[in-house]
Amino acid sequence: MSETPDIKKGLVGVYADESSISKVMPETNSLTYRGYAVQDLCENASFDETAYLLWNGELPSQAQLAAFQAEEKANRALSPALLRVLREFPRDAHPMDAIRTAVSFMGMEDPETADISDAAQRRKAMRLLAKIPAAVAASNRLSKGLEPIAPDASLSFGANFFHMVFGKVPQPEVLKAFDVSMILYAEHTFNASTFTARTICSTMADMHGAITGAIAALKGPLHGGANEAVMHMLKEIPSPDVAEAWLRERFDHKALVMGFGHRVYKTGDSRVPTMKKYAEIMAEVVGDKRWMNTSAVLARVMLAEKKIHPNLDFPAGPAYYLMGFDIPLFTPIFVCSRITGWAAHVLEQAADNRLIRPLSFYTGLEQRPVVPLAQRG
Ligand SMILES: CC(=O)SCCNC(=O)CCNC(=O)[C@H](O)C(C)(C)COP(=O)(O)OP(=O)(O)OC[C@H]1O[C@@H](n2cnc3c(N)ncnc32)[C@H](O)[C@@H]1OP(=O)(O)O
Ligand SMILES: O=C([O-])CC(=O)C(=O)O
Repeated sequence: MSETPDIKKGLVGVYADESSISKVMPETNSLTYRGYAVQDLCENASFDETAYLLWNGELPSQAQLAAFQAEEKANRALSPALLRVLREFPRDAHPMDAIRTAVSFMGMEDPETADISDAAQRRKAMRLLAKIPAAVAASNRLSKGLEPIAPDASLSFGANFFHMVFGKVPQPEVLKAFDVSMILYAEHTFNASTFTARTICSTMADMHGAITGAIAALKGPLHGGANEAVMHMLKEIPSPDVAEAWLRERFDHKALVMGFGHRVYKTGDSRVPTMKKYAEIMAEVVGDKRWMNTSAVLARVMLAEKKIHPNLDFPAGPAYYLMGFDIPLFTPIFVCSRITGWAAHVLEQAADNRLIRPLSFYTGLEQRPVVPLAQRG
């Protein structure tokens, strides 16, 4: 057998390509999108502006933003065929499976599926940005025996999402916290789901195929699924006073603590302070400090005992819970945001494509002859 090559399991530390979309700087716990710090975007721009930025490289002028928003609003409605399909999904299907299947269906009915030119891929990305929240909200309502609520083009992106889920729009502080979470979730270099999207795109497959695969990758609890897992964990802990004991028992079982750790950030996730601030605002608005108090104990003990910091999913989970969303909707909400980053990467990959195809080092049996079935007994 040949000598074992230098295998980077999990592709740890491997630069797989160049990208000009975002930059993670673990040495300073910071993150920029197209050169703008995410915190700056959260305080001085909206999610729509961030989506425009990710896709076009620059923040929009007022006229460019108005045109972008008008196009998003015009594309929100789901087709009657998709609504019929959503009605047929099993009631207990996980919403991530529902949105993955809905996006795959959208690909079959999109008028430009097979056209992978840059212009067509951008139009498809816009249709996905507009329709994914409608499909997430509709499947959530159908799973509870409620009728879907049609999108309202007079409402902003975030307000329309609350309208489609709950039939009402919350107060401005809640909308702001939601918008901030959407900005923070929008993009994060070569994470597993984005890399999946780029790999699919590298075969010259279409936008909907790449996004369907990315959604499948995001669902896992080591990635986007962690925001749901965080809230299930917080709910398991009866009160903040017993949180430390609960966590120490988890250490005894060597169990993962969801919402902690990160492949790239080792001394803190750049997005956590901003998301934590808005989760705390949500706790004030709702008048329920239990989740943030429990979170504070877990973060303190994890740092002291394991030197592991929370990631974005840790404050995002309780923030979404305090906004009133069902826990299984948390990762689909992540999808509503990350479609912007995924699509930006698909466009970037396609613009300078090379098939993504690494090597594996074979450790199986040496070549041997096939014994015919009759002689195998
Ligand atoms: C939006 C996002 O996707 S952010 C990530 C969301 N995922 C989670 O919150 C799930 C929990 N976290 C984890 O499983 C991991 O930290 C990951 C998957 C995010 C990163 O994994 P890796 O980069 O492979 O980190 P790695 O596994 O090398 O961790 C180093 C050590 O810290 C430990 N560790 C890392 N995260 C955790 C955690 N959440 N709980 C307990 N221990 C942990 C590992 O067990 C490992 O210990 P060891 O050296 O004794 O084996
Ligand atoms: O970068 C990663 O590996 C995971 C992550 O935080 C993200 O996708 O937002």
